[in-house]
Amino acid sequence: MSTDSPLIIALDYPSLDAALCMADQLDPARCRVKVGKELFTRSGPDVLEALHGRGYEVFLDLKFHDIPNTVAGAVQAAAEQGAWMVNVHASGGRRMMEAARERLDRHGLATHLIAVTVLTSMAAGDLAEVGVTASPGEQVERLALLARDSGMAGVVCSARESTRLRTLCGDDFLKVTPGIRPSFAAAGDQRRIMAPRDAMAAGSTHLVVGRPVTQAEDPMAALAAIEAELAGE
Ligand SMILES: O=C(O)c1cc(=O)[nH]c(=O)n1[C@@H]1O[C@H](COP(=O)(O)O)[C@@H](O)[C@H]1O
Repeated sequence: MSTDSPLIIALDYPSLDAALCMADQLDPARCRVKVGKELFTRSGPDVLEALHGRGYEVFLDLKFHDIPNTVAGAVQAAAEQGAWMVNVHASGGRRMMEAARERLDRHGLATHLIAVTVLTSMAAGDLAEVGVTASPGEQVERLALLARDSGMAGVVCSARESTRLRTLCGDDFLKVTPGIRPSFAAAGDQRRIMAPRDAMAAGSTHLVVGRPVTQAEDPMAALAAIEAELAGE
């Protein structure tokens, strides 16, 4: 099933059962879902099959970062398992991203291939500690332009950078933004956050939301509350 909702719910769970329990409370007509490192490491590809069977489009968020040949193979494997979207780290460099792009094209695989710029949990001090003296905004711009030139369909970034990236890379370049916090939710470990409606106004094309929905007492009510915020209600 395909949806025109920008919402991607992060199924950050330690077991297949827990993830499917949440998926069964949500609706594939109203959101997509994201499978990340913890869940995939525990469940393997079974989780993709189970979610596809329930009608969900799945963003496989494994943030590949390795030598070009290894990443190309991993991206191909994700696409062949039917992932709607898959990501790599832009800091893996041009040749790594181009190898992944070329592999999908060669096999006629239509999965959206995007690149992570600067994680939304990182602020300027965190970047400085790993030797990046640019501000988060500058580093995101640099990596987004590199990602675009290397054939990526878009990037993962904070919504705070979406407006600038829309100007630099255009409307069609996907801006998938985690660190989304509706009015009712706590920031937690996220640093560069934004509310759903503000994020869309800023130019985000997709909003990744985890705990504000998955830790809610009534996840579907939380999803509906986010939809209402998006509609300006
Ligand atoms: O690639 C991601 O999805 C991602 C990138 C990033 O920079 N920041 C980030 O939070 N994420 C993911 O987005 C989700 C955010 O979850 P919540 O903070 O619970 O809403 C988690 O699954 C993170 O792994």
